[in-house]
Amino acid sequence: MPPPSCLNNPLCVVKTSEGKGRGIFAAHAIPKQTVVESSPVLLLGKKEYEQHGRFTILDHYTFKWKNGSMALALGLGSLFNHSNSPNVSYTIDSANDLIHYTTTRNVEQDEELCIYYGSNLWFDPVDPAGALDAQENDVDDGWGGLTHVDSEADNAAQHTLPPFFDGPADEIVPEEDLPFERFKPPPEEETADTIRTVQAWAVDVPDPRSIGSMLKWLRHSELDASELGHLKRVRKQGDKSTFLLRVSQDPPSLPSDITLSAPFLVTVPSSVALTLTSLSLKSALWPTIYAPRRKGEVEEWSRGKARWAWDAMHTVVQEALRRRHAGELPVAAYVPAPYKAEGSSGAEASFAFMAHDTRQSAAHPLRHAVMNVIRQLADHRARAGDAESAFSLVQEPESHPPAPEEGETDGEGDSPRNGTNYLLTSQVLFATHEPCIMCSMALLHSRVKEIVYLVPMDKTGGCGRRNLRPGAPGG
Ligand SMILES: C[S@@+](CC[C@H](N)C(=O)[O-])C[C@H]1O[C@@H](n2cnc3c(N)ncnc32)[C@H](O)[C@@H]1O
Repeated sequence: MPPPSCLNNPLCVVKTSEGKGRGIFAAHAIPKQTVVESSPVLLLGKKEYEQHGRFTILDHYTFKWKNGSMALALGLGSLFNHSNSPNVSYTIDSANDLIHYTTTRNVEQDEELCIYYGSNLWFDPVDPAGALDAQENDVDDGWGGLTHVDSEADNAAQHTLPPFFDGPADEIVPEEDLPFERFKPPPEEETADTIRTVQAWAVDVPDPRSIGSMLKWLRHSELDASELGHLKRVRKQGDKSTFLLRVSQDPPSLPSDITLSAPFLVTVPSSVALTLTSLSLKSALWPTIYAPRRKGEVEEWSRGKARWAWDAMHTVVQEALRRRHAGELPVAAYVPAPYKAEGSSGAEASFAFMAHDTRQSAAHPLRHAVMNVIRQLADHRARAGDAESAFSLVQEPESHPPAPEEGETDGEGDSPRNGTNYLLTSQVLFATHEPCIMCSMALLHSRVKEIVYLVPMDKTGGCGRRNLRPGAPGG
């Protein structure tokens, strides 16, 4: 007798799955990205679950919910079996007490629909497809086995609502509650050869009595010296005072009522001094501000920013998983629109750049996701024509311009000014995998602000340390 289909769900059939008990099967061919089930949940409070629920059969069925609650999916949700290569992902809709189940690829009729439970299984899995994948994944592709992406992280991300989910967006999240383990490497010691510089206009003020008037004039002038904020405005050498004016192609106009010599170009450092060695080297060029970074010091993150990062990581993992089903390596990189605190002013920047690894389809060993996303940014900037407008468009993830060919420059040679035309200044890059050394160097040259990655690459990673706390959501 054919198994009865589920009257309330035309897409799914409940059948026995060899070695797994009951399972959910596709009643028809189902295209990818189809919501096959939305299950209402029955919530068990933390105490109720810890004191009773977990000692019962419910322990095999419940999902972690927010505030320590556990959720039992009603409808068909509790009958999805586990697979290491799932064809269904699920998202928790805590606002409506629902779990949505969505196909991640095209599914054939009669195929079992499986989700991924995580790596700590309480039973011996029957999962031939997963075993096959594992064999393939064991093949080292020469780049540290990037063929493997741990979809557990993605599912864990959906499974457990992070502690920063509820609460005011501007509240600072304690470091231990953040989804990521953060670190900043100590600043690299600079040498006279590695200091980055920029050309700026300066003018000598020969008469010490004019210094006050000159300072007053500068305060009210329209001179934009924002790129020189890390430098002292005046350099004194004996009796001579030299004023730093601005970075520009043409000399700025000066006050007519103060006796000044003609403005001239000086080479000045392009950033603050982080160490004492750097301070003495930079101050030899121009008096520079000393801003040592305290050991381990990192910017505090608000709930809003933590949510933003969580979403970005989820987006990049989804992209990688989608690409895996299309036959690519499941590796992706994403530069989202920068986090904007609620109520903060400033221009609305609405760009996002996503790229995936195209080494398989392009048969090209350098087409790593990070290189591809940097190239997208560079191409966009080239099209936009200037640095400011580079971050003004939402780039469709589907377009994948080629990564640079060997021998191509990273664009620095094209910089109109040393130190002022970088691709990723102030941007955060999210990647499924720790960028390799090649990609890390490209990111360094692009002046990325932060890199957040999910899978540390112990052998080939170029970022120096594991970035995520093992066991943390998304880690
Ligand atoms: C959430 S229930 C899934 C529905 C279950 N098969 C049933 O008939 O009630 C989880 C249980 O299904 C079984 N199961 C799920 N995936 C499995 C797999 N890949 N291999 C073996 N057993 C599995 C395990 O017994 C597990 O405790």
